[in-house]
Amino acid sequence: MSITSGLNAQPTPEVIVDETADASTTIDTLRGQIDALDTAIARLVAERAQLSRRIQTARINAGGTRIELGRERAIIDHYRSALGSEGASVGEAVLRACRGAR
Ligand SMILES: C=C(O[C@@H]1C=C(C(=O)O)C=C[C@H]1O)C(=O)O
Repeated sequence: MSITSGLNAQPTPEVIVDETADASTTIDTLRGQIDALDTAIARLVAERAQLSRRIQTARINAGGTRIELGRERAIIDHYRSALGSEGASVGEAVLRACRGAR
C-alpha cells in the first residue's frame, strides 16, 4: 500500500471574502479560516499519533524496535513531494509529534 492511499485529503474550501470589506475585516475573516484549518490539522495529527503509537507498541511487543528509519524516510519524502523543500521539516515535526509518550 502506498503512503497516500490511506489519506482522505479534501480540497481546501473556497475562500469567501467580501471584496468591499475593509482590510481589518478581511484579515479577521481569513484568520478565522486559518484557525479552523489549524484546529483540523491538530486533530489529524493527534489521530495520526494514536495510530502511530499502536504500531510502535505492536512492534515492540513483537520484539522489534519502536522506530523504523526506512519508513520515516519515505514519509518525509512524501511531505517533501507534496509541499516542496520545507515539506521535509513538516514531515519531521509530524513524526516527532507521533513519537513522544503522552
Ligand atoms: C508507525 C510506525 O512506527 C514508527 C512511527 C512512524 C510514524 O509515525 O509514521 C513511522 C515509522 C516508525 O518509526 C510505522 O512503522 O509505521
